[in-house]
Amino acid sequence: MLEVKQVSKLYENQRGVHSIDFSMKRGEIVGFLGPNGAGKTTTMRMITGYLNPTHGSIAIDGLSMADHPKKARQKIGYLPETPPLYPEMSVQSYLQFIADLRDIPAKEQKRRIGEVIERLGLQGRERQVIRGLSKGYKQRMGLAQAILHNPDLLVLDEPTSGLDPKQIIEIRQLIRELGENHTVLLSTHILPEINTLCNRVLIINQGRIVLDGHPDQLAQSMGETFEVSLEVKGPREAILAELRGLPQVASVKPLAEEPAAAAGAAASATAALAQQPEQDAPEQGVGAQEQAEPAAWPAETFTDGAEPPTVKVLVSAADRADLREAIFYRMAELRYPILAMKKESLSLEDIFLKLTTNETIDAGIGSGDSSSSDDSSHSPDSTDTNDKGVNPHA
Ligand SMILES: Nc1ncnc2c1ncn2[C@@H]1O[C@H](COP(=O)(O)OP(=O)(O)OP(=O)(O)O)[C@@H](O)[C@H]1O
Repeated sequence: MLEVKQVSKLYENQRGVHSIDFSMKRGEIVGFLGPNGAGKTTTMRMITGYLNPTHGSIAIDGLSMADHPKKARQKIGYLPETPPLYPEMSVQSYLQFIADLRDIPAKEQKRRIGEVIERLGLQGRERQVIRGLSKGYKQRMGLAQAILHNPDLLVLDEPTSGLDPKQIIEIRQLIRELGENHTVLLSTHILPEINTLCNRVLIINQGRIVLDGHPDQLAQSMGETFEVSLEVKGPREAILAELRGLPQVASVKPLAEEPAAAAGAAASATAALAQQPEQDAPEQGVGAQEQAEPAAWPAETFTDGAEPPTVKVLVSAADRADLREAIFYRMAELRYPILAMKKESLSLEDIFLKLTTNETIDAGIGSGDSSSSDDSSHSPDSTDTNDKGVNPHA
């Protein structure tokens, strides 16, 4: 659908982007992330034919932007950061003007404008002057002009920037719907937007693509360990010792101090267990190896009505093993109810900061998982992908 090959842009003395190389398949919604000045707008303006690359080539559906700019641009809809609107025009007359500009045949214009007005929820506002529209509706107009000629590829530069939370939700929903029959390249500063909208993310920093992959795969690939955060009801020390005793557990870190009431409940629980001759109370502070089998610990143990304490911990695995089933079965066996269990991974924000603040990526990507230890495979120009389908250097 889109091929960007070794594209560079030099502005007078300064480099806008350097040897950008990526492609997009039909149907993908790709998030384009980067700090200020990284080169997102420059790249998008070159893809949409508004700026010529200094080096390299861009093709849309096999049509070279340099050789067939008009035909190639017909396949693209572009929403720049500031929508290109004429404030004195009405919604209807502006869309009519864009239809003429885009060479939409006269007999199709009425139907197409009607479809777009409906699609973007602009019904009833056809005669309204654009100046009087809210920012969210102006953004809808920006999207309307971008899709009026039914392009294959939509390029959206910060489409939710400056909108209020309700408008953001509405515009995201529209983008999601547009993604059902368009290929979308979307730049944003809002990281959760990538997770909710995109099936792939490209991160650009200082004019170079530094990461390319699925948002979830990025997090997995860059995670150094497998971690599980856990909330369990039961006696704190016994739970910690049990978790430490599980195979492949590297460490167990308490996440929060228990509140005083809960600590009181823990003492009460221990006392209650001590009064049960047929069951051994769990020993406090004993290492996993010497730990006696803790007693089953039914909720009715808390005869004084006190709530059992909730123990919050972060359990890290050796060898990135998935610990969740082992934790579940052991806690169930001991009848310590698990209130919450979540696999932790690096957030997109963590990854973004790692990559754009020049920290070294020291795990997963391009190192441990790579079949080659040759330094050349780690060069910025490498197109290697690791086993997660993530290309760390693009
Ligand atoms: N017309 C221009 N003339 C000279 N330098 C420019 C021009 N446009 C962009 N640049 C430079 O090119 C680099 C990339 O800028 P670009 O606007 O593409 O980044 P961006 O990722 O879109 O940033 P932002 O998120 O702030 O919009 C920056 O160093 C910028 O200063």
